[in-house]
Amino acid sequence: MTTIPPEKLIDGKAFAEGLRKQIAAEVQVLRDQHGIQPGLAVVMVGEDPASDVYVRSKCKQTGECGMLSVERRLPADTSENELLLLVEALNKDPAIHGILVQLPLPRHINADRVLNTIVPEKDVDGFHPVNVGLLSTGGQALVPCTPLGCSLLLKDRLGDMSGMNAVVIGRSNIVGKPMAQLLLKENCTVTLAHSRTRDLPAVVKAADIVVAAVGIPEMVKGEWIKDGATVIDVGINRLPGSAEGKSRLVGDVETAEAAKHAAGITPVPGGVGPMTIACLLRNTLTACKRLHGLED
Ligand SMILES: NC(=O)C1=CN([C@@H]2O[C@H](COP(=O)(O)OP(=O)(O)OC[C@H]3O[C@@H](n4cnc5c(N)ncnc54)[C@H](OP(=O)(O)O)[C@@H]3O)[C@@H](O)[C@H]2O)C=CC1
Ligand SMILES: Nc1nc(=O)c2c([nH]1)NC[C@@H]1CN(c3ccc(C(=O)N[C@@H](CCC(=O)O)C(=O)O)cc3)C=[N+]21
Repeated sequence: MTTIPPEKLIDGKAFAEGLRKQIAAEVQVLRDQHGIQPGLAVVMVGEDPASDVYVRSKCKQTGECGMLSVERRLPADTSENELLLLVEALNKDPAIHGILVQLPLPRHINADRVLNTIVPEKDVDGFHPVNVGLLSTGGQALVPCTPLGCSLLLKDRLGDMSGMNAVVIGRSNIVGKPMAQLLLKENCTVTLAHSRTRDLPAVVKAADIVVAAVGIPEMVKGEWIKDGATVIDVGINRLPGSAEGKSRLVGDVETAEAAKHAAGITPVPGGVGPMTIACLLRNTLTACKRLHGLED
């Protein structure tokens, strides 16, 4: 664990626990009043130890919230066509309201084709072009879980974000771009930085809100952070550990140094990661309600 003074800690783990309790209560109501149980299917192709941890904790938490959890593990040599057939079957399955295909997929499979085959109504990752479009035009989208989790933490900490300068580092479809959309929705002035950005330290120094989603361990230096800024560290980087071989997780931000300047900062682990899973459950509940024509 890194050293963040308690008043500066943005505790994603605790926030996610609260969120899961709310979700479990709503799931109970759905069951009691409508006889409906939300169902989430997680599809994983091939073996990947890092994904494995994540998939297992998703399935466990889905069950704990009272939802149906279906795990489909396919061998690494599964053809694209077989995977597409599975997705189509899940699209039609009335017990399933959310479908998540774990990324990355093996190289012989076209990930876009697979993601675009999931019906938008069950796309709890929010990666389908219809949901991407709805998010950017202000419609009723399913929002990608990681940016949604970051946005909930920011709103809880900062309240009204109107007029704040927000910098998102990283422009991936799964984190950076949707994060920028959500901050724009909150009336921030948004800068989307990436590997071609000139003078990143100066860009970060101007920011009231910094969201780092790069995938390079501790690349955002503490001294880049403006005094009083709020820092959300999305990075999950597994470093080879000590002699015993235990690996260590670090984010994209130099946490302890950044905490000297920031007013609030998320740790890794225990920050954005748990929020991602809680938001996946929330999206599954949302998808279930919408598919049954119930209010959100
Ligand atoms: N906590 C969670 O729940 C999740 C965590 N993650 C973690 O978040 C991190 C980012 O993930 P993801 O978005 O998928 O990553 P990608 O690899 O898809 O994207 C990384 C982005 O960082 C940019 N980048 C790379 N090098 C630099 C640099 N030197 N300066 C500025 N920008 C740079 C890239 O720019 P360019 O586009 O120009 O190449 C790219 O836009 C990873 O550590 C990942 O493990 C991801 C998903 C969920
Ligand atoms: N279709 C798809 N959707 C995703 O959302 C998706 C994906 N594929 N592929 C992989 C990335 C990564 N990701 C994480 C989620 C939670 C934690 C998490 O809970 N992390 C814990 C630590 C877990 C540990 O100890 O390894 C924490 O930060 O505290 C991490 C990473 C979702 N992703």
